[in-house]
Amino acid sequence: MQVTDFYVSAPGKAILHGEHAVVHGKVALAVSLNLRTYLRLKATTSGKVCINLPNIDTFLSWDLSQLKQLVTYFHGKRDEVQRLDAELVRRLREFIGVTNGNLDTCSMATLSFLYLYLSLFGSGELPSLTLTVWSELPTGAGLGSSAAYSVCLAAALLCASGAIPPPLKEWEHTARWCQEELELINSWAFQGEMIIHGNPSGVDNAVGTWGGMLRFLAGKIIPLSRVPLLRILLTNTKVPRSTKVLVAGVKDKINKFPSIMVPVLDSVDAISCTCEKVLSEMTCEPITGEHYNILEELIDINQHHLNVMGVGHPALDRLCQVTLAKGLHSKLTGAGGGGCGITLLRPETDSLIVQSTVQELKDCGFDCWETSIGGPGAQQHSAISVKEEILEILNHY
Ligand SMILES: Nc1ncnc2c1ncn2[C@@H]1O[C@H](COP(=O)(O)OP(=O)(O)O)[C@@H](O)[C@H]1O
Ligand SMILES: C[C@@](O)(CCOP(=O)(O)O)CC(=O)O
Ligand SMILES: [Mg+2]
Repeated sequence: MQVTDFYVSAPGKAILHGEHAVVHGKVALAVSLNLRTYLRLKATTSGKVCINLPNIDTFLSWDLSQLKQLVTYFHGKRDEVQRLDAELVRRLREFIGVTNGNLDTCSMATLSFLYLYLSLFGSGELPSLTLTVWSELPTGAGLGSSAAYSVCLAAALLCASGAIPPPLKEWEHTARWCQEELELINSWAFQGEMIIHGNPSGVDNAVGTWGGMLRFLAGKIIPLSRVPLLRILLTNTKVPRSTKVLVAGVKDKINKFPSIMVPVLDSVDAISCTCEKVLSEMTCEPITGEHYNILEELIDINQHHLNVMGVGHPALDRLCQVTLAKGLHSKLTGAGGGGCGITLLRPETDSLIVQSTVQELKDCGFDCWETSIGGPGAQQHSAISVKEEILEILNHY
């Protein structure tokens, strides 16, 4: 074991445009949030592997001898990320007692942890460790909690296995990995996402790894360094949904009505590209009301397209109606079907309007807050740089 006790974190994300279409090879624009998932990894001598996931009320431990039996056949290499190892997934499902195809919250999180742990350590000695994860993100609400979880797991386990070094120097509070190491973290996080989502595009784990705003197309990640400061309101309708189920539903619809659905995906692609162009214009010429008018229209059109794809929800319609009555434009973000939506605030939007909108949305039973975007990607922390209330939770176990 290369490191004995350390902390990592990764941000959640909001997709501005391109959710679902990105799974089918179209452009998405996504941005990191200031809400993060934190992980503490501690080497132990208990002869056990323990995971504590208080957000989802999951606390499990296994003897190393049990886990060793799962890797007798395994010859993978940790610095070569292959496709998901179907045989390992099958054994793990059997091991944790999942018989049907559908995984619940706890099984998905457990399966992705065990998959990464055994893939990264399976060819050598299995280490005894305790891993605790706590997130500021709502789970299963469209803000990429699954990706932030997978990025934290990948970063921590790759460090623990010695595949990448811990970047933090003694005198630093936070530190990030170099580009090549981030690529390795991202590719292992994608494996975790594959277990949770079934068929992820990779945009969420890319934002969780690199942070900032980025353009994502068929696995190609382009960071957008010149973007205007956007004010965004985030609303969580609190309607539970599963990304895996929603992504599968869109795929079925495309298969059933290809000539109807493919143009919708192409239109979403054009929306992402137009949005990117407008955002870039806003950084090199004076920002005008017309820039915002276009951004608002793109939000409205995309929200209609997402409804056509079948990933809307009455609670999301409500969000759009309430904000539109205040002159503000909203769309769902992430997989939809409930979960979260984003509302664009114009620079001149009066704070009283924002306050009354937030209040009305809260009166609908939603959570609503103005968020800052563009937080850093995956990073290692010294204990002192982790917020006190989060440190307390991580160190409690
Ligand atoms: N803090 C966490 N602790 C444990 N598991 C988590 C955590 N956050 C997310 N997950 C895993 O990710 C799943 C949610 O993923 P998903 O349906 O893609 O929604 P999201 O939009 O939040 O990414 C959960 O069911 C759980 O398995
Ligand atoms: C719907 C999708 O575009 C985003 C899903 O995001 P989330 O899991 O709902 O945060 C799926 C994907 O890109 O893999
Ligand atoms: Mg997800």
